[in-house]
Amino acid sequence: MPSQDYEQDTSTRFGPLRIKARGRAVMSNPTTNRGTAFTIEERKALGLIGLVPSQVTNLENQVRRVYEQYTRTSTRLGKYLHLSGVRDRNEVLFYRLLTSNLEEMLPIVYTPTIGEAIERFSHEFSRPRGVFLSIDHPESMADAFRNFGLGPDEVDLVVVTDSEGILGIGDQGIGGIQIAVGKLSVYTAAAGIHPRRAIPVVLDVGTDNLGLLSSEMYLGERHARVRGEKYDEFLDLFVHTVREMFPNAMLHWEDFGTTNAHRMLTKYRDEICTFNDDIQGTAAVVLAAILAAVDVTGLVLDDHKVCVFGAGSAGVGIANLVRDAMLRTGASETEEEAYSRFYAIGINGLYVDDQPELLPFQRPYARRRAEVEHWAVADPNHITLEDVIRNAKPTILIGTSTRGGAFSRHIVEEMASYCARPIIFPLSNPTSRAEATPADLLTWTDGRALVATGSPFGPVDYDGIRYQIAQANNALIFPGLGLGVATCRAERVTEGMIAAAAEALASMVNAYRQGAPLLPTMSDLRMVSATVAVAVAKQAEREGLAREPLTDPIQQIYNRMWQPVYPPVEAI
Ligand SMILES: NC(=O)c1ccc[n+]([C@@H]2O[C@H](COP(=O)([O-])OP(=O)(O)OC[C@H]3O[C@@H](n4cnc5c(N)ncnc54)[C@H](O)[C@@H]3O)[C@@H](O)[C@H]2O)c1
Ligand SMILES: O=C(O)C[C@H](O)C(=O)O
Ligand SMILES: [Mg+2]
Repeated sequence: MPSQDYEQDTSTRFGPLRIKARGRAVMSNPTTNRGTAFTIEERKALGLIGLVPSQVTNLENQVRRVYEQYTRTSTRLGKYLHLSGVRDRNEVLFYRLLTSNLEEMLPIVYTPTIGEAIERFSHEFSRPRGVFLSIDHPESMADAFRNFGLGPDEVDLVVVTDSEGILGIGDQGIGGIQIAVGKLSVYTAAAGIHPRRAIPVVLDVGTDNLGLLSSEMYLGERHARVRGEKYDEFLDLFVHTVREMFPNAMLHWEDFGTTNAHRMLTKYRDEICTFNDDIQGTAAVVLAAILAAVDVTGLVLDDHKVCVFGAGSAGVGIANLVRDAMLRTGASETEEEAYSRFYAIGINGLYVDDQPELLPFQRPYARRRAEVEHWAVADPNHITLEDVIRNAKPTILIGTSTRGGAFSRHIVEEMASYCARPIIFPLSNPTSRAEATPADLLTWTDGRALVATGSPFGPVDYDGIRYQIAQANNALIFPGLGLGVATCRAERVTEGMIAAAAEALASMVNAYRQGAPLLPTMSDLRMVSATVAVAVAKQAEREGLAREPLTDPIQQIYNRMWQPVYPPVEAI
């Protein structure tokens, strides 16, 4: 983090690091520290002689050493803590290790291990990272950001959560800071967003998690979650403080609860440059996977009916983007026709228009009671997923319900009985929440299911074919989106930009071969993110929202991507 120890212009990729500190202070700051990789000249200039072992190494050698330590750590949480330790010591080394082993380490610094790190936050706490804002002290908000130390032109991104809907594990109180930290690791590793041009934030509005409230270790405010007017005022103060203090930053919302996620996005999307990852990022990645799968089915989007099981923030976000695609491609002529292709299910069953509990953003997906009256169901007041499958025969089944194992053998076999290539995406995270495993889905459908998941799953061997499982995680979208927005300094994030991101991702897929994944793999994340970034920036410019002209988009995007290498050092 910024300090009195050094100066660096972070707006260019390899700006020299001008170090003011001397001696041990150099090594206790993860930005200035490079351990044994300091050359003899640098050691002399920075007062490090005698403070490091004699051998001068280099970044590759350091990566080998920390990788060896990493592989010796046996638990996933242990690996997470090991990597956090590396990050706290040496920023470049951490990102070099991560980018060189992205596919292997993403499941550690991000989904699914991040879920464990969040749950264990108050127990494993060591060095805090990010900004903690308490609803009990709104007067301290601007101070908190000032203490973080970045100036108005030095921030591209603010990632914020209020922790109410962390992955599929619900209210995690103050521990939610780790999802913001995790998303930022992915922004940097995948899209080269400068690690010091982003701020992770948790809004500590209390928690309804009684386990946390009754734990003596818990580090957040000890009261129930604040809601209503006071919550809205706090959020308003937050949005306006960010806008004033960091006018160029994109505000990324993560893992808010269902009642607030869509509401906040609707409230602020036309006012500031903002994006909700669970709603829009997820929708873009899932649309890309659906388009790839639809191609494989040999049908057109028009021929499909979609069942969204768990139609909350992510589920309705996906439905909205697929609905728009249906309208754009002419699959549906009217909005009403497009809506009629969806069956949305929540905790109380299929959405029907006489259910008072539906939120405004869910209501357009409610079926008319008259329409489902003749269905054969056990309880008309709770029409289950099984009822929907049997009566409506959807061909695409999306799971964003947080309910692990909900796609049972019976349900999947029923779907496979009327549909040659059922498209089934169990998207809930972390792994334990996935609605089904790919191995089960492929076995139950005799290899016919077209599958994508939210958490990473290894390949499945079935009947002599190896099936690569696409990870339909918003990580394929948000880093590129953020990079595109930062490069052209977009004023807003529009639906057009989200659709452009989805199309760019879809264009990178060829899923015709049996067993091929429906999306690019995470090992291609840097290339994917750069491609998404170019598409997003071009779309922003097309919509007149780019404040920075795009003269040479590919070069501009590439120039912007920070690389984990030691920058030239000057002792000042
Ligand atoms: N793959 C991805 O990139 C991605 C992105 C966002 C969210 N997700 C996952 O999707 C899940 C939901 O996230 P969200 O942000 O939309 O949460 P949310 O709370 O807004 O939505 C969950 C919805 O599921 C419904 N639900 C809960 N239990 C159910 C049950 N037993 N039967 C039917 N419906 C049920 C709820 O009523 C709610 O509408 C989480 O597990 C999250 O990890 C995945
Ligand atoms: O964080 C993820 O892995 C994806 C998504 O944002 C989620 O909430 O599950
Ligand atoms: Mg999320």
